[in-house]
Amino acid sequence: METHDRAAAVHAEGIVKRYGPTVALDGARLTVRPGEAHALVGRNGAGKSTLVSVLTGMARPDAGRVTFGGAPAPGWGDTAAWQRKVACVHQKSMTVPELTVAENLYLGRYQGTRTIRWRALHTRARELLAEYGVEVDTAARIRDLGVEQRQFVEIARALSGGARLIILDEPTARLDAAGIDRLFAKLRGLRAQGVALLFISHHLQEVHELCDTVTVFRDARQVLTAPVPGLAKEALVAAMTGEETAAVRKPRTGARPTGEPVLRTEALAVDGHFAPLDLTVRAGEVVGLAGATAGGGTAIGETLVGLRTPDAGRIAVRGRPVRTGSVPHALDAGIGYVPEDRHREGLIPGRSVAENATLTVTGRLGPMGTVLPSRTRAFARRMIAALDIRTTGPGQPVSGLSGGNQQKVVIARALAREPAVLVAIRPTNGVDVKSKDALLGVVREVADGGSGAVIVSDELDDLRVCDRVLAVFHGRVTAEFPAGWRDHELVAAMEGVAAGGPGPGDPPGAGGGRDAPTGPPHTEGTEGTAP
Ligand SMILES: Nc1ncnc2c1ncn2[C@@H]1O[C@H](COP(=O)(O)OP(=O)(O)OP(=O)(O)O)[C@@H](O)[C@H]1O
Repeated sequence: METHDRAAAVHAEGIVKRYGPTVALDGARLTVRPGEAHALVGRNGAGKSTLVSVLTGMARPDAGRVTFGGAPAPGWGDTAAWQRKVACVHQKSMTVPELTVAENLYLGRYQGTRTIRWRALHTRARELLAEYGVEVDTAARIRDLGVEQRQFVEIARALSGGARLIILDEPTARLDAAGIDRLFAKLRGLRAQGVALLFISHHLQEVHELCDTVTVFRDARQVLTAPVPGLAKEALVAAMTGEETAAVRKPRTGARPTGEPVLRTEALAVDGHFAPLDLTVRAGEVVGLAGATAGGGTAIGETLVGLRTPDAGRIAVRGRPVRTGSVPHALDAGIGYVPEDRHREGLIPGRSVAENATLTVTGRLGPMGTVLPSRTRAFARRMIAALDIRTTGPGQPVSGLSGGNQQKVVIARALAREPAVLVAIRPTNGVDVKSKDALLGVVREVADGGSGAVIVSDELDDLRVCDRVLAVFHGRVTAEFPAGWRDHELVAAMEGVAAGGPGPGDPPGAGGGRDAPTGPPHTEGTEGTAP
């Protein structure tokens, strides 16, 4: 029915894909043109990743047609042919971590019995990377590279294989602001050469920055394709949710909670990661640690939950010392943990939503250490409703859930123990805009119920639920912002530009308009860092 699909880098129509009773795609369609940066957005479970699997030959659709440049897609199973058409940069890397950059670049291209000439291989790899402006040591193992470099290697590998369409599935999820800028600069350059991009993201801001066209999927179907310029965020969210008005979470502005301290650190430090930190989180309080992943906030969060052993300092929960460097002790002491990376630390794929949500509470749900399935399921049902988890029910294996919905199960699990303090590292990573709101609302409720919470993130939306935000830069708390901060002030502090936020006595937004405040760092009481 498309008259101009010959011009399309990729065209898909009538795509149907079922997983058992779940209809992941139901007559889906999409067209991406050469040189276009096309965003694909939608709520968790809308079918985005499934479409990516179909467009890359990883999943066989039950019905529908895919063409590249007007020609039918390669046959099912002809992996090499698919790779010449399309490449995908996944959130989870497709490169082999144990192999070097050069080996990964030519992976799969040396078949048969030909011997490999290593010196030539490295020379070719270096030339290839240089062609795409990627500065990476070809002898380095992939596992030793950062996310950003790994993605660039993947992109270079794809393009060198002849692909003219690159699919980026949440590529920015693990990059910091500077890394995102560099990735986008590279992608703009590729577009200018006529490469087509399909960009999947839950960050509508990024869609506006990078893309000229956006397609919205809802409930397994395409519901809107429109030019990005001039498209209001509200209209986009309305298309994603199918609701006219999207409720927007109001930033905190109220007085700072004054409950008993639930978490206290004294001179807590990890050499090379963060300087001695005195932190107090009170009952009813949500404290944000804002900054780039490498800035120290993540390391602080990981130390609080026992993943890292501090070189100095103490942690106490409700006045009782916690043995540091031990996850089980942290859990037992009442520190709940929402990890950043659900793939590595989160879930047991074959187990059900209910089992995963209650993995750490097996002693609590029934008498004598038994787990009563009825209670497990009741808790899971509550969480499915509260966090808006899209699933066929508590008994569904988590492997059948979309990425964002899996992340919600990770959060449910942390809440199952009713922690005294919840430590969440980038908790809304991969979660759609509406679910983000529900999820942060739950964190808020946990605090309002008398617990405390620490959110480590560089996402402003995550930090808006906080009663106060500490900017962490190069391992130090450089500024403290009470609720009511302005975006640009916090962003500047996270990037190490600003030295201080508005003091607690200042009206919200005080200091707004200053590009780089030069006042001394504001730290309160014992809070902050020692050298
Ligand atoms: N391997 C699978 N087995 C069973 N169901 C699946 C499988 N993969 C996906 N689904 C289901 O298909 C639907 C679409 O999932 P998909 O992963 O495509 O969503 P998505 O839009 O990419 O979501 P997210 O934003 O959370 O990544 C979901 O209901 C999901 O539960």
